[in-house]
Amino acid sequence: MAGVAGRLARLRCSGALSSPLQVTRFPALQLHLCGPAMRASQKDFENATNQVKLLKKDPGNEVKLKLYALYKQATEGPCNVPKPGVLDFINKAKWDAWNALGSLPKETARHNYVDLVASLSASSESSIQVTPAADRKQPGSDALVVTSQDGITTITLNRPDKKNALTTQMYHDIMLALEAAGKDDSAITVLTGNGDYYCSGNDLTNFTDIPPGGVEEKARSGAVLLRDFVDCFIDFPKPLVAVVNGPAVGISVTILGLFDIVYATDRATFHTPFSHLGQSPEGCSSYTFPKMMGPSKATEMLVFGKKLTAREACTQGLVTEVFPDSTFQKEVWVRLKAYSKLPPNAMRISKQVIRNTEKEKLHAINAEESNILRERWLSDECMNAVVSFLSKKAKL
Ligand SMILES: CCCCCCCCCC/C=C/CC(=O)SCCNC(=O)CCNC(=O)[C@H](O)C(C)(C)COP(=O)(O)OP(=O)(O)OC[C@H]1O[C@@H](n2cnc3c(N)ncnc32)[C@H](O)[C@@H]1OP(=O)(O)O
Repeated sequence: MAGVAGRLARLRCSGALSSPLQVTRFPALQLHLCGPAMRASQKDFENATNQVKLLKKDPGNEVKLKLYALYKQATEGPCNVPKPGVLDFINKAKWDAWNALGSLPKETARHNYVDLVASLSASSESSIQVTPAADRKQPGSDALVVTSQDGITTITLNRPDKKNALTTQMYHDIMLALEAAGKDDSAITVLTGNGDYYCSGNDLTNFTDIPPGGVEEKARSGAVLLRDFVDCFIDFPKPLVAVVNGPAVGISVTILGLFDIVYATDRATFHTPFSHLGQSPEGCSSYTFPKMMGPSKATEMLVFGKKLTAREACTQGLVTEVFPDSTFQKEVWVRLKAYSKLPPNAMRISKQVIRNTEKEKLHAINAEESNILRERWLSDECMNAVVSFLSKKAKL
C-alpha cells in the first residue's frame, strides 16, 4: 500500500496535477488582472489562477511548466521537496522548473505569474466562454452540453480533445442532467459525444486528485460516485438512447447495457480493457453482457479486453443498429425525431414494464461491482496501469 500511495503522491507532486496547471474550461469568472507596472495583490493572484482555467487554448508544456513553477514559488516559496526519480518524467520536469527559480521572493513570483497569465489571456481573449448562469443547464463545466429540441433532450459529452474522457465533474453533471431530463417534457433522452470519439471512459487523471484521507478515501468516494452514477441509468424513467458517434471505451461501453436503444456509426468500436488496467467490470456489465451475448462472448470482452467492431457489437446484441458513418447523424436523428412524436406516457410506461422487473437486481449488482472496484483501484496492477498511461508509456 505504501508503494501505491508513494507513486500517487509522486504523480500529484504536492498537488501539482490538481493545481492550476490543468487547463480546463470553467464557466465565467470575474477577472481583475493587474497591469504589468503594478504589483500583484493576493486577489490578483487568485483571479489569475482562475483565469488559467479559462484558457481555451492549451498554452503548451513549456508555458505550463513556467506557470507551475511560479505558482509553487508564489505559494510555497523555494523548492525544497525531494527530486523525483529520473523515470518520473512529468514530476521531474516540474521539479526542475520550480527549482530553477532558486530563491526568487514569493511576491515577485506572484507578480510574474499574474503577468504571464495576463499575456496568455490577451492572446486568447476570444476563447473565454462566458455562460450566463441563467442559461446554464447544469453547473460545473462546459464539458457537457445539454439541449432540448423536438421532444428530445440530448446530453453531449464535450471534451473532444480528450476523447470525451469522463472527469469526476462530468460524472456529477451527467447525473444532474439525467435527473433533469427524467422530469422535463421531452419524450426521449439521448447521450452522445462531440468529436471523433464517443467516449474514452474514465479520465485516468481522476486517480491523481488524492484527498487528505489518502488513496483509500479516494477509492471509497470513487466507488460511491460510480454506484450513484450507474444507479441513475438503472432508474432513468424514459427511453434512453445512445448515439455512439465513434469509439467507446470502458464505462461508456458497459453502461450501454442499461440503455434502451444503441445506434452506432460503423466507425465505432467497443472496448472494455479492464484486465489491462487491473480493474474489473462495472455498469452492471457483469450481468447485462453475459445475459445479452452469453458468458463466453462476455468473457472475451470483459476479461480479455477484446475490442468489438460496431457490427460485431450489433451481432452480440449490445448495439441495436449500425449506420454508415457518412449518413449516421442524418439517419439517426430522422429516426429519433419520428420516435419522439409517439405518446410520451405510453413510451415511459412501456419502458418501465420492460425494465422494472430487473431493477432491484441491477442495483444489487451495481453495489457489488462498485465495491469490488474499490479494492481493485488500490491494487498495484491498477496503479501500474494508470501510472503507465499518465507518464505516456502506454495507451490502449
Ligand atoms: C480511485 C479513483 C476513482 C475515480 C473516480 C471514478 C469514478 C468511476 C470510475 C468508473 C470506471 C471506469 C473504468 C473505465 O472507464 S476503464 C477505461 C479507461 N480509459 C482508458 O484507459 C483510455 C485511455 N486512453 C487511451 O488509451 C487513448 O487515449 C485512446 C482512447 C486509445 C485514444 O488514443 P489516440 O492516440 O487516438 O488519442 P490520444 O491518446 O492522443 O488522446 C488525446 C488526448 O486525450 C487524452 N485521453 C484520452 N483518453 C483519456 C482517458 N481515459 N483519461 C485521461 N486522458 C485521456 C490523452 O491523454 C490525450 O491527451 P494529451 O493531448 O494531453 O496528450
